[in-house]
Amino acid sequence: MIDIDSVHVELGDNQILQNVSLQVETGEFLALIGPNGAGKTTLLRAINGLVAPTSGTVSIDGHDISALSSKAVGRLVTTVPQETSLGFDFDVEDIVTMGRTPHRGRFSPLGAADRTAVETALERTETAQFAERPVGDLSGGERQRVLLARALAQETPVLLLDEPTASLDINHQFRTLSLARELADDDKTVVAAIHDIELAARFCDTIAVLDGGGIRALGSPSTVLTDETLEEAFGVRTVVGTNSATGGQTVTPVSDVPPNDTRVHIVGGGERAAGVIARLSTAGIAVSVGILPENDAAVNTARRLAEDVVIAPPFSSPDLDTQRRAAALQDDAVATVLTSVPSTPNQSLVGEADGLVALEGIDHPAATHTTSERNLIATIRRLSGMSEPTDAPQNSNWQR
Ligand SMILES: Nc1ncnc2c1ncn2[C@@H]1O[C@H](COP(=O)(O)OP(=O)(O)OP(=O)(O)O)[C@@H](O)[C@H]1O
Repeated sequence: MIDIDSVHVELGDNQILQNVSLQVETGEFLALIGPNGAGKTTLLRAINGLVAPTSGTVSIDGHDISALSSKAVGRLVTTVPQETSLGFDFDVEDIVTMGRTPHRGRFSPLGAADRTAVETALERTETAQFAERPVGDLSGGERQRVLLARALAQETPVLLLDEPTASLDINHQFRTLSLARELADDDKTVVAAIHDIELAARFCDTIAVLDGGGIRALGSPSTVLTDETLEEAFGVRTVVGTNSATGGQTVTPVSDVPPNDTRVHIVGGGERAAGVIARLSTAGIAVSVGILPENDAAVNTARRLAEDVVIAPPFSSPDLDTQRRAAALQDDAVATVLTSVPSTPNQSLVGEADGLVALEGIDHPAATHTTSERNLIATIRRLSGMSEPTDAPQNSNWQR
């Protein structure tokens, strides 16, 4: 267990960490997220005793880190650093064996426990295949895995990872964080500074958002990852959604280009409509949305990003006033994007778009479009990620 109590760190003349207090329980996986320069690496360095706090304490399993020898610290905590430059003359196995240093006497030969730890670490990180090769010959991502192997060989109760997935391909990003998760499940305490928020949220128990040297938010991914917290910490508007494959959070930065007078009205709901709203907003195009049932998956995205949204109670026909408001928005828009064919067309398709109708699958006769209309439809389709219509409309209600 890590106990960080009121830690302040000054480097040069700069206050880098300010009054950071945080406990990480045994078996917990904490992800540190935050903008560049927030102090994530400095906090990891304070935990492993490489940086001394100007005030406050860091304890691991009840031991004040500042009171321990570096060898004793090395038996409690290990770090996989961001920097992957290593002694290039050493073989991979030599590097991983260095992880055993805190457990060995200065001149004592490798014991059976040391060999087992090194072999296990090489296997778990899939680096056994490189064991005999000079580390200087490996790619950046392979070297990063060797550093993870060295840390595992150290067999400490606390594992710190600084950007462990930075130069890894998606397979090894996934494997590295799965391994970190497994280690936490085996009762290690794991803290990782990670820029990939979605990946962090998927594997960790807790997220701490660091910003300007202090903790802005701390808690489970679902409580911490909010549009407001992320915008305050990172200075960019984001939309937090749900990944339909993993059930985890998705975090999509969006443009803050001010809406101009090109407004597109979006009809239809669900993840698809949410995606179209996000894409068009990202491209700086103002959108309005409606009619959306209150329980629709696109409601949050629409409320956050749309200039206007018309929402109706679920499972009932919208009243006349609601229908008129949606019709007015649609009439004033330069185009309407239909993201799904409504089951009750008259309910959603009140009024006619005053201008163009960009449709997927159905469209009013293309022969009636001018060139500029066709160009606009093509641009909106491209920006919203909608494909070209494949079939001519059958009994479509959509007429100009
Ligand atoms: N030795 C040092 N002397 C002075 N300032 C330093 C020193 N080391 C780091 N800093 C400053 O401390 C701040 C926090 O740095 P740190 O590396 O902890 O941030 P970080 O959150 O890990 O950033 P990144 O996401 O870019 O890796 C930065 O502004 C950095 O310039």
